Amino acid sequence: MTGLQWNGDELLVLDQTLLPGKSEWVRCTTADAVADCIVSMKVRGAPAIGAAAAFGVAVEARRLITEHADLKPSELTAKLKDTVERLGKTRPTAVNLFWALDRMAKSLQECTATGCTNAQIAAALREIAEAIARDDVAVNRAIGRYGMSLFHGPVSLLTHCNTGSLATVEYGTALGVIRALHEQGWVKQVWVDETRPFLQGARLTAYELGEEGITHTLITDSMAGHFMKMGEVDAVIVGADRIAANGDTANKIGTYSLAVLCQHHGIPFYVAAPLSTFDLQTRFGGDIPIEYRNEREVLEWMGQRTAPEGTAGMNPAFDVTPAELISAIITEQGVIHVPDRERIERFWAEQGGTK
Ligand SMILES: CSC[C@@H](O)[C@@H](O)C(=O)COP(=O)(O)O
Repeated sequence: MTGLQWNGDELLVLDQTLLPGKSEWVRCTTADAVADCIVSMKVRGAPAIGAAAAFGVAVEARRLITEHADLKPSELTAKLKDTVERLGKTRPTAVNLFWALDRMAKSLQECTATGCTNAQIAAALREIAEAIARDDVAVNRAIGRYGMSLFHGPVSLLTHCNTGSLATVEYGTALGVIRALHEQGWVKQVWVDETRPFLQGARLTAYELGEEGITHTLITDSMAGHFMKMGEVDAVIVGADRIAANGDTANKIGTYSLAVLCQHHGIPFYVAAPLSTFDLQTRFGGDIPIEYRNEREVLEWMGQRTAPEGTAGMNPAFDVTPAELISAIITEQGVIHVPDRERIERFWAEQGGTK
């Protein structure tokens, strides 16, 4: 399963707002179309947003060259830098978006330095976008393998939001670990938080697990503590949108409450994320920009108001879990146990550099 399809010229985005009821693909041949898909959450999930944005720059290069045959390479590059900036304004929290766009911007710089033709600029951008998408699949499978090493037999897991094939290019991060455990026959049960208010758990994770034949049960977010107390949850595993240098982790709203519940019940709390989700420039979680979405997502249900007229709503889309509540961060290069600033620095140094 995937929510992104690339055919060399255009990006097809599976409209995740319509799932699981309808499978409709949106054809994107401009950066504006891709930006709209990201803002409206037709594509969502940190790695998927990054890959989609990279393809957004690639399709825009093609469009500009096709529609403006007389464009000089310097003019094309200037327009594409604006495109990178525009795509960077779609969603603020997931750092994978900026990581992918930085790679596209660097390619534009290199093209300027080496005097590329328009065709060479477009080809370079396309190749990087394709590499980002290709690498994401390999990275997720590696996360799955490292995640497996934390378990020694059949387990019941609880997960939040959607971190699967739809949130990545394929396979998933936290859901990738669950997939790997399932391949080993080690998943007894997956408790799926519905993930208010956008219902990524109910609509997308339940759908993906169903497609894979993985035993799962949907619960409301507020039921998590109850099932932990009943001894029904062996571990919680979630994804991440941005991990600060000290290990504080931004992820879907509700993640922090789960981590607090895990600490109270002595249940391991795992974060699964690629290295592209680390933001070593951001020192603490408090400095991570949190997206606030329209209050209507909280005040309404399927377009119908549920709260009385005049009631105000707040809709932070993410919260930050302090590193001290995280048992381990699972990456494609290994597991960082009990993450803190020193352990994360050491881990990065072992990978041969900083980000
Ligand atoms: C592998 S996806 C990791 C995170 O991006 C995921 O947990 C999440 O919070 C997604 O939020 P969303 O608002 O649906 O983009």
